[in-house]
Order: sequence, then structure tokens, then C-alpha cells
Amino acid sequence: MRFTVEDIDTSEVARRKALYGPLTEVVRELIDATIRTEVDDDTIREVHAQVRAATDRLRARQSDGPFGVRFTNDGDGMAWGNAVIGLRNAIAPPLTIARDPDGTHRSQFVLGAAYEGPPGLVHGGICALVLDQILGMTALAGDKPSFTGTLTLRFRRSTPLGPLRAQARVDRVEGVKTFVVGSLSDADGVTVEAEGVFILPAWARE
Ligand SMILES: CCCCCCCCCC(=O)SCCNC(=O)CCNC(=O)[C@H](O)C(C)(C)COP(=O)(O)OP(=O)(O)OC[C@H]1O[C@@H](n2cnc3c(N)ncnc32)[C@H](O)[C@@H]1OP(=O)(O)O
Repeated sequence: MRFTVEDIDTSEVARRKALYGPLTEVVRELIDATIRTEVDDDTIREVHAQVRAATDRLRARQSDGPFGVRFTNDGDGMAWGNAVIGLRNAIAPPLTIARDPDGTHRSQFVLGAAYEGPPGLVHGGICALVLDQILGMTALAGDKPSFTGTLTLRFRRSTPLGPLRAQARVDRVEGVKTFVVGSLSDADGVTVEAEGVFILPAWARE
């Protein structure tokens, strides 16, 4: 499992964020544009070649596998490949998740064309993805890892593409298990309710 420490300071983290963040954002836009474009065939072929060339340039030097979760010496996490919050992951919406003083976690975000399931609606698996992340981050206590054991969703009504909110809070802790509840909402209220059991895995127990 790729939890690693990188010997870098905050200014280097800031430099990398400023470098990679805009690249990821333009690729994210490219995904949306690829779905929605109605330009002519020749333009599609030209853009295909340009994207192919750009991809080949990036692949000239790359890591052997996924990004992993890296930490700085100060213990700051860099989950930059994460599918929901990753700074370097263009399929991540991305979510910025804030923690209230009482431990509740919240996020406001927009899900566009790349997350469609039924027409105009968010794919149910994407709802699960977002809720798994925010419930999982809510379950984390200190530097201990926490893995989703069971995630239960109730899709109360369809979730429209567009601006959304998610929130989560710890319901209770029983030994190595943290029970978290949360929801996904649009402007009219809750669309999906979630309950999760997050577990401190045996290999991380002292
Ligand atoms: C910045 C970084 C962001 C981090 C946020 C991450 C958010 C995303 C979270 C994820 O998506 S994690 C990836 C999806 N989950 C996994 O891949 C987990 C795969 N499963 C496992 O690794 C293990 O099965 C697991 C760690 C869940 C449990 O294995 P253990 O060997 O540690 O469990 P053990 O058998 O010791 O059981 C401990 C307790 O948990 C209970 N338990 C075990 N598996 C369970 C399960 N699946 N669901 C509910 N409860 C479970 C078990 O009954 C027992 O309860 P009691 O203490 O009351 O006896």
C-alpha cells in the first residue's frame, strides 16, 4: 500500500499545487468539452492528434503506478491521486471538504456532464463515491487509517447534475468501528442518505 513520506517543505508543496492544479483543471475541462462538443469532424481529428501528442509528452517520464497517499515531513497529507479530492486527478470533481468545530464534515461542489447516469441526473455510483469519501474522511481519527467496511445508501430521489452539498458526522464509535451518517443534497433538500461502518484495519492496530 502506497503511504509514503516526501521530504519537502510547505513552499515546495505550494509550488507543486500551483504547477499541477491548473493542468488538472484544464484536463477536467477537456473531459467536459469532449462530452459536449459539437464541432466538425476535421476539428475532432485535429484535437485528437493534439491530445495524443500532449499525452505522449507527459508519459515521457512517469511513476510506475498510482500516485499513492504521500505525506510531508510535517504530516500534511497529499492524496493528490484521490478519485474525489485529488489535486492531480481530473476525474475528481474535485471536492473540498471542510471540518466544523463539532467534527461535522461538509462540502459544496458542482457535478457536471462527466458524472451523468440517467439523463441530466447524477450516476448512483458517483453519489456513492462522493459519500464514501466524505464519510471516510469524517471517520478518520488522527493519523490512523480507516477503511470502508460497509456503506449503505438510500436513494430518496434523483440527484440532478449541478450544484450539490454533502455532509457527514460520526454517529458512534465501537472499538475499531466508527459509524458515520451523512447525506447528499440539492437545493431542495436531501437526495441520498448514507450510513457507513469504517474500520481501523487489523494491520494498523497496536
Ligand atoms: C486523505 C485520505 C482520504 C481518506 C478517506 C478515504 C475515504 C475512502 C474510503 C475507502 O474507500 S476505503 C476502500 C474501500 N474499502 C476497502 O477496500 C476495505 C476492504 N476490507 C478490508 O480491508 C477489511 O475487510 C476491513 C479493514 C474492512 C476489516 O478487516 P479486519 O481484519 O481489520 O477486521 P476484523 O475481522 O478484525 O473485524 C474488526 C471488526 O470489524 C467488523 N467488520 C469486519 N469487516 C466488516 C465489514 N466489511 N463491515 C462491517 N463490519 C466489519 C468485525 O465484525 C469486527 O467487529 P467486532 O469488533 O464488533 O467484532
